[in-house]
Amino acid sequence: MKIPPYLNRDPQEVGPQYLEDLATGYWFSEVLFTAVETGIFTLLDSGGKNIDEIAEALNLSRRGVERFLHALCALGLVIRDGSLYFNTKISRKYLVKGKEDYLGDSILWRKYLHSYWQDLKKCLRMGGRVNFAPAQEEPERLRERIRKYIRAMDCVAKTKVEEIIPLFESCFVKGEILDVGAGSGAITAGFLERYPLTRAVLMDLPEVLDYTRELMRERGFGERVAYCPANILEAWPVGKERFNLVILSNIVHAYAEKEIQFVLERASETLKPEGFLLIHDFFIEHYPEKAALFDLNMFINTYNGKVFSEKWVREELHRQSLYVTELIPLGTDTALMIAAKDKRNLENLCLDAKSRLVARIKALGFRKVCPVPVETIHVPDWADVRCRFGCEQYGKPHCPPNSPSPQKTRKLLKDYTQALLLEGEPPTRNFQYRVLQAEKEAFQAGYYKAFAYWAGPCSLCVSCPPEGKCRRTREARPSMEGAGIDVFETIKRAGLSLRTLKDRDDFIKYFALLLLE
Ligand SMILES: C[S@@+](CC[C@H](N)C(=O)[O-])C[C@H]1O[C@@H](n2cnc3c(N)ncnc32)[C@H](O)[C@@H]1O
Repeated sequence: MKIPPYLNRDPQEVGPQYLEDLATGYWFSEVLFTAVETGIFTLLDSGGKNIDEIAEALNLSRRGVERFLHALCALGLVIRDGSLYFNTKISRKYLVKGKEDYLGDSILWRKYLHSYWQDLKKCLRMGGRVNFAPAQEEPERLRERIRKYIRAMDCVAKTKVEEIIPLFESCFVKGEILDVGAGSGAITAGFLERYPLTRAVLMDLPEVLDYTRELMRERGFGERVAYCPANILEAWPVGKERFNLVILSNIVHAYAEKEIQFVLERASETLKPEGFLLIHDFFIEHYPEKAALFDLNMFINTYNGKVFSEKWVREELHRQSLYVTELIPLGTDTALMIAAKDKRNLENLCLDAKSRLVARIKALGFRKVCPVPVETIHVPDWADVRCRFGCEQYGKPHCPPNSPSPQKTRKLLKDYTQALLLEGEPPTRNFQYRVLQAEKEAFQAGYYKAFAYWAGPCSLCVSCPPEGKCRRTREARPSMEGAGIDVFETIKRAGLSLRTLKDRDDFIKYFALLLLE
């Protein structure tokens, strides 16, 4: 299946197709919303069906179903075998109602928000939200709306908690957990299941907790959970220094600076000296496109919610005298920060050194940091010939023939097993300084053989001394291409994109290679 280019490609590279795909983005959503609403995946869970059977069971026209199935096949949600249609792996796991991993509630919540998004222009004009729940909403309608919302949050939290728990694998989590704005309690439920000696207090608005109670009972955790109906923006009715783990999952984006400062202060107060504060949220630095759109979602749908930068949250946590991990990216659109009063506690977390290093290097300002096996680095015999013939910098102190030859590079790579490709942009000198910082970060993280190849001739000085001897041998590094590396092929093998420039004002990408051991 072809992924829409805007999802994983550089807009400047894709050109008009990028805009067309943005403009028709809602076609994708509408197909998914409609498919979930009709229950087609739940129907197909019992086995393959033909068009007539599907049309009859879902009370749809045969003509419509035929066209719709064609689209579902194209999007990889259904597969056809002869006259029969089946669920694919992803729809079987996530789109069949009643299954544990069902995501339909969260998908339909996105549909519910769709009409509010259509007021974006009005919101921009008014400087904020224009739609509000009726002041006197009927209790039954309010109850249903809350349930729908909590079920949607539950879908998301269930997928996230599976990624979160392993980080705590080497710390024995015991004692009490406080889940602030707990929603369905799914994040806490993951910890309760993994750590049988823990108990939890779930704090949320009273009308939400009615439903949370039901869900936690269904999960079999009724006995180990207490409920704390409270407004998290007012005094917290729980003891100070009481909890081993305080969870703020998708809470930080719910309000603006002043409120979140208050929440972080209270969270820190309730934490035991040996405890952890877990923050799970969208962060501008982690997935910039999604974070920016989620921020708009908050602008449209909340009083003053917003997506924060990791930097801001980190500074606030430091103000509470907490130590904080790097931003820990999840495989999905959100990330974590874990804080503690005792620095040594953070060292017990299971954050592998490489993931931490990748996060730190990304924070230096690289667009992408991509771990690659050393075997994917392609060093043919031709690459440095392009430097010898066709580049006015040939002969500079760190360019061919003064840079490592392809033979030397191939040999040198045998001493390494890991590498990172760093993607950045001009100006060249800034990029090269950043690469040096990345190499230093790696060295300080214990990769004592860390060695970087950057892009282009060395630009640290305005010009090399006339006698040809480098003034900055400590910092100057060879470029990838100057050391015989086929940059295009290596980038391609890593699943990244790079193409030759067509015009002078074409968008330029720089790549560097950081060898680690
Ligand atoms: C986006 S949901 C996150 C739920 C849960 N933590 C999760 O990750 O699935 C936000 C939760 O915070 C709760 N919440 C928001 N503002 C609150 C407030 N002022 N006091 C108490 N709870 C609040 C909401 O009721 C909702 O359950």
